[in-house]
Amino acid sequence: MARPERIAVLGGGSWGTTFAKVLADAGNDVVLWVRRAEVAAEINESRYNSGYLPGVELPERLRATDDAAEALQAAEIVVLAVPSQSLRENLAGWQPLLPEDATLVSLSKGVELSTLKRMSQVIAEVADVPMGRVAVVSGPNLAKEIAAEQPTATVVACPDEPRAVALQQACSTSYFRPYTNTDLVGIEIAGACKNVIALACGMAVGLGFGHNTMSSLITRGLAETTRLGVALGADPMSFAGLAGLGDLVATCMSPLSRNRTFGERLGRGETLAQAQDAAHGQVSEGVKSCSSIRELAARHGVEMPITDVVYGVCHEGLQPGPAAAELLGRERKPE
Ligand SMILES: NC(=O)C1=CN([C@@H]2O[C@H](COP(=O)(O)OP(=O)(O)OC[C@H]3O[C@@H](n4cnc5c(N)ncnc54)[C@H](O)[C@@H]3O)[C@@H](O)[C@H]2O)C=CC1
Ligand SMILES: O=C(CO)COP(=O)(O)O
Repeated sequence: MARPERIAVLGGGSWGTTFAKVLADAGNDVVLWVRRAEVAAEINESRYNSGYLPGVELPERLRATDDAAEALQAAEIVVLAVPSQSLRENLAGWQPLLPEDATLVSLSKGVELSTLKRMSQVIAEVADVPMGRVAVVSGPNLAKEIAAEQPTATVVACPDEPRAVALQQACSTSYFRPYTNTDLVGIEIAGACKNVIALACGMAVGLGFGHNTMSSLITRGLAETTRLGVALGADPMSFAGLAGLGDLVATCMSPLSRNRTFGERLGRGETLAQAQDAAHGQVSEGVKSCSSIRELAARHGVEMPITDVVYGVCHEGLQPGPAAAELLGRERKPE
């Protein structure tokens, strides 16, 4: 393998901790920043992050700290693993500590509410770096399965291809296979939109519907996601890949998905507040991103009927049953 990289992962939730494990298993020196000192101590002393990844032993090469300056010291790659809606605020605090020329990597799947920006745009703006220094990792990557070292593939996207290749090298393991791509727009729009479609699939499960319904939502969800991506300048082929169809299928079909689980609770008749309580602080990005994605679509004249009804259920009191009827009652059209 190539020379080990010094890597900071900022955010010790389920995906941040899991991706830090992948990077350490790939032979790098990884420092994971977590918000709470007791979580850092647990990781360093017992090798577990029991709050997010119970039962998963973390590698020796992974160290944790609650001191961002310590995590960022001499980092060649900086991985951002906090929820989308807090990324701007977190990154603004870390900005003075960012090492020059480090690749800044987003793991977050969402669109910012206040600006309708993708995470790479937020990062380039707040860190004041060219887009060529920003990368995104996205694919069918349910954290718990990867933490258990079940095989999966992913996409490492960066407009600067050599940087994408370096990051691909840094996160390749026997169970994690990254492919490079240069289409940041497509990879990020796919990742943000699949959470909204997973909410819809969860609602369908909660309503007692089966695989035909799920498959219809996945396929038409991919169609509306691709329409939005293409309107924003994405390569349509990205949506047929791992970060598009791949992640959509994994998230919509798996009971491990927080978005699908959240939707299922709504489908069973729980309120937004009840579903939020049951999530125990874990993020279901689609609940907020359905608003920003819907607005982005309206701004670009793109029709996103599934996103519209998910927004209706999450934020306007529409019930899942009538939401399904609304989708089925739309004007008939060619595929
Ligand atoms: N969990 C998964 O399987 C995957 C998650 N993602 C994405 O990765 C991102 C992070 O997700 P997870 O790690 O799963 O979330 P999580 O809910 O498990 O953890 C979020 C982490 O961010 C921290 N955090 C929460 N609010 C914060 C705030 N306001 N400021 C600073 N830190 C805050 C929490 O302490 C926690 O460490 C999300 O955008 C998610 O969509 C992407 C791929 C897989
Ligand atoms: O992005 C994910 C899988 O690729 C995780 O999905 P959830 O956030 O719905 O758990």
